[in-house]
Amino acid sequence: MLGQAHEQYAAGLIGPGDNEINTYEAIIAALAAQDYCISDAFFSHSEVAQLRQNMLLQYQQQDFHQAAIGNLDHEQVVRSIRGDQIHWLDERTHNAVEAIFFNKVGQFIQYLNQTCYMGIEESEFHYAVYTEGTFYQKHVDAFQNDDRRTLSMVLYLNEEDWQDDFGGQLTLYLPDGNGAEQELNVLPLVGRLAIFNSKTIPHEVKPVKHTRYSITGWLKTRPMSLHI
Ligand SMILES: O=C(O)CCC(=O)C(=O)O
Ligand SMILES: [Fe+2]
Repeated sequence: MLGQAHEQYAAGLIGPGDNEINTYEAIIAALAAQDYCISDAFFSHSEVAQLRQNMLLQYQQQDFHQAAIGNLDHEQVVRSIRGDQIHWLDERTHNAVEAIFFNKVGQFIQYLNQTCYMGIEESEFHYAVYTEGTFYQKHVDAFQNDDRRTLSMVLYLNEEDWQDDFGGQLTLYLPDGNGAEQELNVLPLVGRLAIFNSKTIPHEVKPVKHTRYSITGWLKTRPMSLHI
């Protein structure tokens, strides 16, 4: 089934259907209104299950490394700020489910560019594993010296029954309308996709008590200003 869908995607036979367009429109409306959106329907159960399986296989093969903060010459591992381990995905992958992932993201990008003129030119994604006790302190995703990151996307690949007391909430810091911040805690439920503005939404990953799995990535524009 998956193999067949992959071939159809590769041959360009599957475009966005009515369901996808409804999902895109709901995401765009939420982003326009509040700079973030939580969608539980972007990827199918089967796609999520296979992405999870694929990620676990690569994690077991120790194909992950400690994530760093900063970029270019400023990149450094600081576990007191960020404790996840990551594995970058390659868009030219021959892995069937990763190819479907990139195709779906690619179609969404095309829709964003055609309907909202967002000027997204590239994307980058990594698997992320937060083991017990790790977290990612409050931050904004766009770098100070490179403002290409436009939309952040996080797809959770956890087990079915993630509970509040497992920790690992994604906390978004949103304007409360009175010049202060209010916290929105998002549970990393399997198949859930969080999308938010990479430049305006500070966020953090609360300390986890159970291993937490995800794919995190960014839709990026051409550089407006690159200060190296
Ligand atoms: O995993 C999450 O919920 C967010 C991760 C994150 O903020 C990041 O990798 O920049
Ligand atoms: Fe982030």
